[in-house]
Amino acid sequence: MEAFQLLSRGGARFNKQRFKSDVQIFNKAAPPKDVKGKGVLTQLPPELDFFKYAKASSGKRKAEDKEGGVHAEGKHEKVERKRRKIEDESADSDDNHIGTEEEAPTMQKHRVTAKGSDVPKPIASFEDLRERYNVPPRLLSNLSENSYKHPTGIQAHGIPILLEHRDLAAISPTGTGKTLAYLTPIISALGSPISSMKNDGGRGVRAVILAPTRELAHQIHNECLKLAAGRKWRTVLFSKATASTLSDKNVRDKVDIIISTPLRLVVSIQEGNLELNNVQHLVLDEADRMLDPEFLSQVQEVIAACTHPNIQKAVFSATLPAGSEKLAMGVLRNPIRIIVGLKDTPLPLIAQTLTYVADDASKLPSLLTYLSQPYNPPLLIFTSTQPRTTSLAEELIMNGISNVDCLHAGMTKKQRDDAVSRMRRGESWVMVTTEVMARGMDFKGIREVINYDFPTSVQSYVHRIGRTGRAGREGKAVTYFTDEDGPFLKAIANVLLQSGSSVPEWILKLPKPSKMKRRQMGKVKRANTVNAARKIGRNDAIKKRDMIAGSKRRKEKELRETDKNNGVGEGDRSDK
Ligand SMILES: Nc1ncnc2c1ncn2[C@@H]1O[C@H](COP(=O)(O)OP(=O)(O)OP(=O)(O)O)[C@@H](O)[C@H]1O
Repeated sequence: MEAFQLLSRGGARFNKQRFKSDVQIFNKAAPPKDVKGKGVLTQLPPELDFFKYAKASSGKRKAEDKEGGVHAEGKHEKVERKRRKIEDESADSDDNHIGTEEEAPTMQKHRVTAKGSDVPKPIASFEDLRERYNVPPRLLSNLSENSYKHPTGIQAHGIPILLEHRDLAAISPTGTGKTLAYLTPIISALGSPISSMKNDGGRGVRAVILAPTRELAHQIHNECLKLAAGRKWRTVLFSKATASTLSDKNVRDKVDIIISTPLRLVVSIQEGNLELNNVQHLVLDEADRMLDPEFLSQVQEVIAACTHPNIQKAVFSATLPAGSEKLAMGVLRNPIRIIVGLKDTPLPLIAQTLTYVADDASKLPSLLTYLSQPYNPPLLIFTSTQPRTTSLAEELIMNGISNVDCLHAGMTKKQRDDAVSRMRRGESWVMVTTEVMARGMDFKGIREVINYDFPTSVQSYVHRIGRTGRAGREGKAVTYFTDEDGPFLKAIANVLLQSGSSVPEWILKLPKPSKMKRRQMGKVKRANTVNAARKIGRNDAIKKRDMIAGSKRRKEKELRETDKNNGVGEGDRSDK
């Protein structure tokens, strides 16, 4: 079988004329060479290797090296040079950059870069929190009861920073426990529920967490409830219903923590139904998304409403492109920036592949072929639009795939909640969705992500595939690309390379997309239905239905007119 047929899993056509030079590379007698990123964590001690960096970067890769499917020496060095360059950029030459000899080994163990003045030492265990910061025993036991035994990298570094009431920009790969990294210090710092305080703690909500989607806000709220168990904390997931309850000032003065999407909060602030002047902790989760143009003005309005002089602000994300970082740094006061791993780079736990599918019409047959073989449910499939999500889910069901579900922002709240619940209960094996599920959602068991439609940016790619390979588990991510996606392929291929996945040589030879071009990524015009043939059938069916309905209406009209002419009343008609 030809290499390109193999690559496209048999469901694709390939324009051999257009990619003549690439075809030649594949048709050589020797097997195609892969290029791999070099593992840089081989020195990580196993006891600290919570997220199995060392396994992915040394063991697995060494085995592959032995099999001989690896890089040419020159490429290898090039990748390493690129990686070092990115690390240098992360740890730039600012005077505040910490890297003292005393701290360096710990930093290296966790692959963490910290920048800022007087960076607190990381904790080695959650027990350290009791000794160093007098964190309430109840909170520590809640951590332990939920099987959070050892802090992850971002928790080890981030929690002390927040407990010392410093502003923080935290960048850590998907699924590495950022939620706990901000919830633990917030609950600790609040001390006691406001309802149990004699002076009401200054009155009014003291912590606000903003997230871009309702689903994510809901998930954060659930995590918060776990840590808050055993005390009468009032943590509110802000919604239309809760906003209405909180319009009573006596009720909202007794709230400790609000978790919300920005717009909901802004509406209540504007209506005079919510004050944030007592907020001392403000967290932007998925910060780069929160600071992008869609949310920026709402987030700025929330920040402006948080007028407490002693407010602590923190931003968290797995990705923080330069533009968002600049905005974030403008909002934070004397911040510390922590980067775990490499910026915009997934964990090596996720095995990533790029699959050529020629054109949009070839994707469905490719996917069906794939799903006809044994696969590992549950899997998550990303499309670019709501109609395509619905259409693909329908196609999969009609083709006999079991337990297919779909979720997008056009569905009602109840439909969305139900879909998330089915996923959590393990009832959905295949979930088709849009970008709405790309960020933050933590379904522990997701084994595989398929990018049916190409992602719209490197960040979108990193977050989408980050729904798998969470909390130390391994995952798999497959990205379909068509001829139209070709110009953007190199940008995604670089992410694969950076995180240690294989990339065929011919992709690496593609030109790097310009900045202008990158903005067009994933914005390819695609049909609303994923199966054009079905569309024809459906259009015919709709026409037929309309014709039948039309002729029925005409017949009824004729009947009414005859009755009228004959002087028959509506109730007298026997054929009614
Ligand atoms: N210390 C810990 N020990 C064990 N499991 C943990 C620990 N911290 C977090 N987890 C688990 O890791 C998973 C991922 O955590 P979380 O959702 O906070 O990741 P994240 O870094 O915010 O990811 P994303 O960038 O996708 O939002 C969750 O299932 C969580 O319960």
